[in-house]
Amino acid sequence: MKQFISVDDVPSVPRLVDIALDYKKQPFKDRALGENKTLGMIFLNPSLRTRLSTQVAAKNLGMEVVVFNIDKEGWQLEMNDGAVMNGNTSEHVKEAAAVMGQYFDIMAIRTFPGLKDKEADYKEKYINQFIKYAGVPVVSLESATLHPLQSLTDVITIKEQWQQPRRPKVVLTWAPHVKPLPQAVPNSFAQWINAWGEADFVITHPEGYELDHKFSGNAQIEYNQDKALENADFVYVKNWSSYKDYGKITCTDSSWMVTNDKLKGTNQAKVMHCLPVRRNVVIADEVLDGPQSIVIPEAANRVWAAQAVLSEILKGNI
Ligand SMILES: CCC[C@H](NC(=O)CCC(=O)O)C(=O)O
Ligand SMILES: NC(=O)OP(=O)(O)O
Repeated sequence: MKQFISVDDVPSVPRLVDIALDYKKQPFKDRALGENKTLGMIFLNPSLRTRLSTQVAAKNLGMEVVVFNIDKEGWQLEMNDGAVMNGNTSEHVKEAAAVMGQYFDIMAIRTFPGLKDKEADYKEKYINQFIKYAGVPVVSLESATLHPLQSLTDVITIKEQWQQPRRPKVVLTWAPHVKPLPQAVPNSFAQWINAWGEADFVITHPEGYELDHKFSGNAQIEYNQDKALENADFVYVKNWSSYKDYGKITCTDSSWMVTNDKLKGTNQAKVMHCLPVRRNVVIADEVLDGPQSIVIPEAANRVWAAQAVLSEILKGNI
């Protein structure tokens, strides 16, 4: 694997899911694999789960880990090739990425979108500049448009939780938020559920919140949330800002918040969220504290997802 930024970098989703579930059963079976190898984790934005779970995963494989909050501890980066650097950027990504590629065997990076320039964000300029200049494999810790470690985790969680012979109904539902958030998590969830192909997939959101079709693919789109949630087996809750009216909040209807009443029409659906979650804005306390929420086991699976990806990169399998 030269990079892990999208489901397109993975030859087989079911195989990667099985590798992760094997690590969940035997976390230390490959602890010599990463001996004398170093993972560099570069953050341009905050993180709890991605930061900590990926460090644990690397440790399980015997890797050393270096974490660098480049937005606070590094030089202001210039991302544009050919720029005349006479402003407030001190270091070009050409040097920063190449130098870090000399220190690390694998680089992992988080680069949220600016949510101002749709074209620049959806060209994935930032992470692609690091891929271009690092000279080592690059793993996304959430980029402008995708969050593959989270989405692999979500497929792992649905697969391990679903014990029935029929295909589960999986519903991705928009929920309100107080500030504009990226489309990365829903884009990525949709991309991976479509690629996995083992669920009946519905996306529900207010009009104007349609995701880029290259990610939503053949999901059924339903603007009536109650209708979408009928007979759902898994409800994946996430806010995102409008893609159409880029980066904007065009719906403030708090009735989209997920409550026990909203879940009444489901098959006692398991409720998922990538976290962090705004309680009583996105999902009500009664749901998060109730028996249908699996957000903690979902977060626990982040370790096994990261471990599967890192081991496949170390083995040169992807
Ligand atoms: C894993 C999710 C990361 C990020 N979430 C947020 O930025 C939430 C921030 C907040 O609620 O203040 C997002 O929605 O992409
Ligand atoms: N779900 C997730 O990626 O969490 P963090 O932003 O805390 O890493």
